Amino acid sequence: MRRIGLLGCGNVGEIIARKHEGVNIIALYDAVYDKAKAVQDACGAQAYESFDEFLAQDLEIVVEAASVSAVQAHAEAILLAGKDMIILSVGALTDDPFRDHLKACAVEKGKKIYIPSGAITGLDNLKVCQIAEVSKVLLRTTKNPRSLGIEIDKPMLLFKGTARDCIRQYPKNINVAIAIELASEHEVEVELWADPGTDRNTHELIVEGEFGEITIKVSNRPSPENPATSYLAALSILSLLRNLDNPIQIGT
Ligand SMILES: NC(=O)C1=CN([C@@H]2O[C@H](COP(=O)(O)OP(=O)(O)OC[C@H]3O[C@@H](n4cnc5c(N)ncnc54)[C@H](OP(=O)(O)O)[C@@H]3O)[C@@H](O)[C@H]2O)C=CC1
Ligand SMILES: O=C([O-])CC(=O)C(=O)O
Repeated sequence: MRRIGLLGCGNVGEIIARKHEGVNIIALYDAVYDKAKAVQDACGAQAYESFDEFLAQDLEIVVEAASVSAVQAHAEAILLAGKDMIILSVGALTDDPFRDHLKACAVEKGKKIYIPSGAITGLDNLKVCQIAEVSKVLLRTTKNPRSLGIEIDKPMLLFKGTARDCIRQYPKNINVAIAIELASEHEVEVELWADPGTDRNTHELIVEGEFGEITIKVSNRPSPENPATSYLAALSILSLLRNLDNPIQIGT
């Protein structure tokens, strides 16, 4: 079984630790040691107080479910240590030189960087946008204000602009837009709405191109422990881990 380390033991990390199957989680690291310890108690993997000690373990894959800044701080070292990496805080990869550098590190060590579909669906076939003519890629995201850390009493458009600008302002809420940008290799327009009347994290994706029009709407249940993060995001990592060694690869 693949040996996994979890970087980030908050909401998603804890769900992965509790629900994983077909892989062996052996090491845990979180900026808050007590969170890693709590997950240790739940799944039996070893929690480490030092990142270097965590990385020194015999891991094949590090699953990042921490933050954009955690990817910026640790991804290079993880890849150069010869581990594959699953990156959920994909907003870190908006920085082109940083992404190119991580790619070069992965190539040098013969390793892979996996970007899970996270809180959306349809990412697989969006890769056709890399080869097709595309006139529009729009993501309209709506969350309850509490997911965005604000209080308002009526729906409000918080942001309209590029995915790259949006992730800078909302690094915990719009990683999906960057996953769409990386899959499509096309600039993504984002509208981010706060709506006190919704209990879902909704992502509406509208794509127009030579193939026709795509509309995808995902109405996600927020995670109980972190309403900013859709529960689907944790499931997407669990299913990625489950299918890693499947010789039949489904989806583009
Ligand atoms: N791609 C996608 O579709 C999605 C991506 N995400 C992203 O996934 C990540 C995990 O989400 P979730 O589990 O809900 O978040 P949580 O905040 O619940 O958990 C993240 C944990 O990682 C810790 N952490 C943050 N930075 C570091 C670091 N530099 N080193 C070690 N640990 C660190 C946090 O500590 P502390 O609390 O002290 O910050 C926290 O304990 C987030 O970045 C989120 O934005 C979420 C949903 C969808
Ligand atoms: O979980 C979600 O719905 C989206 C999210 O937080 C992100 O993309 O960062």
